[in-house]
Amino acid sequence: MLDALLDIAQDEKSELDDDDIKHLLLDLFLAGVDTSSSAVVWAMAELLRNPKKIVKAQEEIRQVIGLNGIVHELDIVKLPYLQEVVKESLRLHPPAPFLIPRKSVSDDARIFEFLIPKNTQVLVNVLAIGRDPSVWENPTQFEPERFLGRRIDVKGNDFELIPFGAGRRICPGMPLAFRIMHLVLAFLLYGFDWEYQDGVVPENVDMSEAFGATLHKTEPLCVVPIKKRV
Ligand code: HEM
Repeated sequence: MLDALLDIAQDEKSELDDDDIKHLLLDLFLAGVDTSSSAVVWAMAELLRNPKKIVKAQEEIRQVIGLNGIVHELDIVKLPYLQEVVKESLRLHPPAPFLIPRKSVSDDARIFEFLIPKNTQVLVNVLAIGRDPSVWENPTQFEPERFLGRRIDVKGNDFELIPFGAGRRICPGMPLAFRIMHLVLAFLLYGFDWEYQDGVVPENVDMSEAFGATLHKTEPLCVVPIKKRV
């Protein structure tokens, strides 16, 4: 990315200067690091407190990759259960729970029975949408299997699941985030088995959320990696 921006800046006609590039990169770090890491932590936390599901995900990955392999980007399509895990985790724990604040600038707008006057700041509560019992069965349960055979995705086409937003200002980092989430999870699950520390058991893992622009666990997830036995 930096390479491409520097190339553009070198062109005499370019209006991009060093400060623009620094700000752009800072934007990418701010928007991309916290969100991606929180997404991976929540997915691991949910899998770890659902022992059957973590084993199912590990078996799928280990079967596809084989012994002593490395997970590649192209393997993601061969891991349907892992894809369901990612969707389900983003449904329950969207890293940006209110998207980014919007303002209705052009005119008053009406959405169903709601009137949104011109110049209103609008927050889209993605967290509530993902847990809405009129849309999702057992909304608070972590059930990746709910996506089995359903074409619903997180790419802004299905408004019941929009962790990256939708429309013109949808997250531009989505393709990268999608790869990061699947690859990091696949590596962690492929290479290691996981155990809780200090007698913690799945049933009493703290899953409370810290309020903020990005959704984090209140308590850090403390688990011990055990190297996979070949
Ligand atoms: C799991 C990871 C991520 C999630 C859940 C996420 C989610 C979001 C959401 C919800 C928005 C606001 C969209 C809207 O208001 O409709 C957004 C905006 C944005 N995201 Fe991401 N994001 C993630 C990763 C990334 C990464 C890896 C990058 C870049 C490297 C990135 C760059 C951005 C930028 C620059 C914006 C602002 C776009 C604009 O205002 O037009 N995001 N993201």
